Amino acid sequence: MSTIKQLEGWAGWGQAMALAHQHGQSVLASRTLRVEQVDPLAFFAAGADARGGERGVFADPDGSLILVGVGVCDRIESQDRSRGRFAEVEREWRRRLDRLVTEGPQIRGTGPLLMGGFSFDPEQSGTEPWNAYASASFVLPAFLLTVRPDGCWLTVNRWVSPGENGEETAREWEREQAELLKSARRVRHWEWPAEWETEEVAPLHWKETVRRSAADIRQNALRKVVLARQLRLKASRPFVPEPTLAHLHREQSNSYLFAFERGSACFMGASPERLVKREGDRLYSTCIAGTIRRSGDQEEDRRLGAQLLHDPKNREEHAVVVDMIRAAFQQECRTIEIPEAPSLYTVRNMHHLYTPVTGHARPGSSLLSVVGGMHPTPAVGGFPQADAVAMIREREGMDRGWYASPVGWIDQRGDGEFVVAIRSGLLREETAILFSGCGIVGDSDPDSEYEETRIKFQPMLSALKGAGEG
Ligand SMILES: C=C(O[C@@H]1C=C(C(=O)O)C=C[C@H]1O)C(=O)O
Ligand SMILES: [Mg+2]
Repeated sequence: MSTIKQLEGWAGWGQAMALAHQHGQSVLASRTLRVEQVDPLAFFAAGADARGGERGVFADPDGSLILVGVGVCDRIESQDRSRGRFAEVEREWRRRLDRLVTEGPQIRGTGPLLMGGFSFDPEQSGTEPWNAYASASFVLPAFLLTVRPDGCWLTVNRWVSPGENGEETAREWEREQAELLKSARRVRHWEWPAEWETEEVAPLHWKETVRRSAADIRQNALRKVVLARQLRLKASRPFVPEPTLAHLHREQSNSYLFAFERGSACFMGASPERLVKREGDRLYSTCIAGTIRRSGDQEEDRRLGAQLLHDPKNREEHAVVVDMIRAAFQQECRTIEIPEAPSLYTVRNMHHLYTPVTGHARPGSSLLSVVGGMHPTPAVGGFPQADAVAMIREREGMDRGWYASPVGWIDQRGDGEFVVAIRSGLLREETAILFSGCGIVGDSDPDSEYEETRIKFQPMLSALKGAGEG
């Protein structure tokens, strides 16, 4: 099949249709236009009216980029139970891009791009309650809203087949686009679930598992393992993604915001942890591991931060992550930069230890292969990786699904960003399941680790409550 890359610069749907006809095959048409300021979460809400079911949200902590995808132009899914899933997504994406025609400005975060993610453990994925979340699942949205400090863009993606009645489809598409933008200006009110029952899943058993795993680490069975637990909420009314997301976005300002809807389920969260970002040949990662609570008292809060910076147990949790990410970057990069000691990364409910890692990618390295090579880092898995994953599988007694997995976006140039999906939960009608974990090392104390996971549930819990709003 011939590629039609040379046809970039196409103008208008009519011409895309002529091309499809001329080549006797469908072409992927992508058109980006600048639009007036639109509130991204209102656009997400508007998307439910016409094209709910597979919406996606990804926002940077610093407000430099917000992506909201609505509707499905195409999807790439894999049930592969190995590392092959990263390459499979990449291959399928390239295959589609071979048939791409674009119109509009070339601005980062606009144009045809995939939004989605992977499950934590491909050998476990797909069991209840994660049936709607494949081992790899990406959507090329029908409509993509891009909000940046310098403006707002709408990208419309669609496959155009030869012999289609061009004018008619084009008119329909324009109408749908206009309705979506109009509906995003409507003011909406949400019914929050007033109350719910909380089931804390097997806390005593979890603490016992932490104790046993720390003992194994002291015996040198491995260096670190991250153990997670769940909180299950059951309400009398459905949980609503829209206000929960808005709350997270407002309150968790130092975190990435993400949401991936699959049918009546929506997996979302606010994570401080970038896995890897690619921009041209630059790669960026962050090591975030090591945690302490915050205090309302400024002096005390500063003291806690300083205590964390010098705490040997937390420094060990952190060092394992830095060692692994440094090694991964040495594989992928010509040059790397990494500070000698961690600094503090402070989010609303806790302080973390933080080390940024940057580098220049070697030719031939790709964002998805880097993601595949790094996941799971010792921030969410452990070290050595295979031993830690086996221990998690054996001892955690749950399917993590997409919790702690790589989620994000990738564009036609191979630029994009993936974050680690922690501080997250799966909302499905009247049920919400929240996840939180922590790094276990030799001198981990079960009660303090338990308390640490309790704090890590707070961002999602208060967002679900909509604390502070009606
Ligand atoms: C696993 C999670 O967080 C990870 C564990 C941390 C820790 O144990 O100190 C800190 C940040 C993340 O690396 C989570 O929030 O669920
Ligand atoms: Mg910890």
